[in-house]
Amino acid sequence: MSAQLQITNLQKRFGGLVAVNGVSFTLSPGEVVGLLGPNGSGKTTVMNMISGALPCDGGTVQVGGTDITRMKPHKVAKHGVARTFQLVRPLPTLNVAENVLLALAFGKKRHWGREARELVDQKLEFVGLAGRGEEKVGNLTYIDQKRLEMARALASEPDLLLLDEWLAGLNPSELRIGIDLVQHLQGQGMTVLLVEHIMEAVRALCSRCIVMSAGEKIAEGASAEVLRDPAVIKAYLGDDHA
Ligand SMILES: Nc1ncnc2c1ncn2[C@@H]1O[C@H](COP(=O)(O)OP(=O)(O)OP(=O)(O)O)[C@@H](O)[C@H]1O
Repeated sequence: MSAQLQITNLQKRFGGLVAVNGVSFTLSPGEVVGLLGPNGSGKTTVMNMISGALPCDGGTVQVGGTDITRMKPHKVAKHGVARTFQLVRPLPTLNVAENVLLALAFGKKRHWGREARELVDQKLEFVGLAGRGEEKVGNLTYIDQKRLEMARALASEPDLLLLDEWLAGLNPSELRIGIDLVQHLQGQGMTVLLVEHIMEAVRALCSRCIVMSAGEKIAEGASAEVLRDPAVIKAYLGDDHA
């Protein structure tokens, strides 16, 4: 079976700064993999290049065997890639259901009328917002905004989900709910690339991790091993802790 995601030798420069330097990795279908690294190591830039939000300066991105390297975000979405953002960004003038409905339009298939509304209800139910479609997004609590962000990502019926610090800012009980939701997706066979700083979540969700530092991949492997790798500890905490 071909890889769900294969990135090869990705490069990105911002002026004189090399933000991503020759990063390569592969995700098999159904894997939940952590993309870790200290602040500014290039994780979001990698996510942005996969989703088409930023053009690559070099390298390739393949999804399910198709080269999507130079595609715009709406085309990338049609190839089954969805993402959540570090800062949740629902459209404030639309209600909860309308926000999800809009996201449906970016998916692989077109859905209309009743079918579309049923799909919206399905996604809202999955994330724990059943019956809340008519609410204003401005009235949602933080965890509910996160749920909506997830419902919007799932509305395009992706095969690959990019979660960029989706769990950040949740309190311990909300974090448990968030982890359960991702595990539920995992149970359905979703492939997930998870940028995350919360190690409890990484340990609970990721069988495998990739670690970046200063734009380069410095470690990759089983989560438990990677998280005790001295090079990884040094990248996060500095020389004294390695
Ligand atoms: N649009 C941009 N223009 C200029 N520099 C940028 C831009 N986006 C990111 N950078 C720089 O590229 C480097 C990598 O940033 P990136 O956001 O990818 O890191 P990150 O690992 O996701 O960090 P964090 O964990 O803080 O989100 C940083 O030095 C950042 O300041």
